[in-house]
Amino acid sequence: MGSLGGNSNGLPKVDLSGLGPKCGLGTEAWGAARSTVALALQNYGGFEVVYDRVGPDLRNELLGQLVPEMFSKPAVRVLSDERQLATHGVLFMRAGLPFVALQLAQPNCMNVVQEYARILWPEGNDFFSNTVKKYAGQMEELIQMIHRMILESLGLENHYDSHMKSLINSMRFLKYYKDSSDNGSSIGLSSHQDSTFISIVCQHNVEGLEVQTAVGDEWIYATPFANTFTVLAGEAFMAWTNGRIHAPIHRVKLTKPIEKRYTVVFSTTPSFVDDMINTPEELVDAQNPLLFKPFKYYDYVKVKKDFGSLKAYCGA
Ligand SMILES: O=C(O)CCC(=O)C(=O)O
Ligand SMILES: [Fe+2]
Repeated sequence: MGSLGGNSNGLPKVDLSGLGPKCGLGTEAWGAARSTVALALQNYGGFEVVYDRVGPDLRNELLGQLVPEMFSKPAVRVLSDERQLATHGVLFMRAGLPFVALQLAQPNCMNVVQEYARILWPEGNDFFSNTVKKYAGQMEELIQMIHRMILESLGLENHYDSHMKSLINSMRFLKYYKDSSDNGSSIGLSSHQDSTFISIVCQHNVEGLEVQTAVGDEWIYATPFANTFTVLAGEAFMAWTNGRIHAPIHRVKLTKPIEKRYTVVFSTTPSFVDDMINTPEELVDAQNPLLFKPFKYYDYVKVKKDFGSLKAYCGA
């Protein structure tokens, strides 16, 4: 447990396996891990986290078995119809990119996951529902710990409860495929910043994720180890922390002659009920003037492509 420090070839790495929302709070190990997390998010906007509470069996069941099976179901297209599943069934496809993604909001609610599963498997699929729920439960603990460490490092632990209540979790399933239509391009997903607060990527054996350094002169390879996940901060957290946290540009490159790559991304985003992002006044002063005017998250997400950056949309 605790900090493993920086890594000249990759993102900083931290082991949070022995810590949890109910264990380790306030200990020396917690403080050391918190410092690594805070520094990594400030300088890189991300880090590799060792979290062996999600063991190899769960990772394999989800990414080696269920996610490939999901994408093989013809009914996967039904999930793209927002009228059917207004809050989560979004299918993203980028013209010319070998990439498909499915979104599931609130994967911690069993009835939501079961309803989602029934679209793909009309008879239901308890293995899918239980596995997704189990993975989401572990990821929720991890992401809550990361949010707590960030708020503590900013001296805002008194905001923790209201902050967490203002968020929901979501899960994204992604499939990349290399075929003759890609014209030899190695880009799987083009350069972007996530809109979210935090995203936790599980690459599961097949590399490809690259994160740009803050000064933008180099790409860092996020190497997929069997027991690590890649944590990335998004624009919502960058705005909320008044720029203390960096939201890194990242992309996916499919350089190996692989046929398919599957990943799962677990994220925190504002709740659908109140999605206003407001920087706490404690983080604004003469030395740190407000960087982003308050904005409604889902309104921004809808027009993000037209603006190109959060700064262009609501920079103060
Ligand atoms: O598939 C990956 O490794 C990263 C996916 C990603 O960046 C995203 O979904 O926003
Ligand atoms: Fe991303």
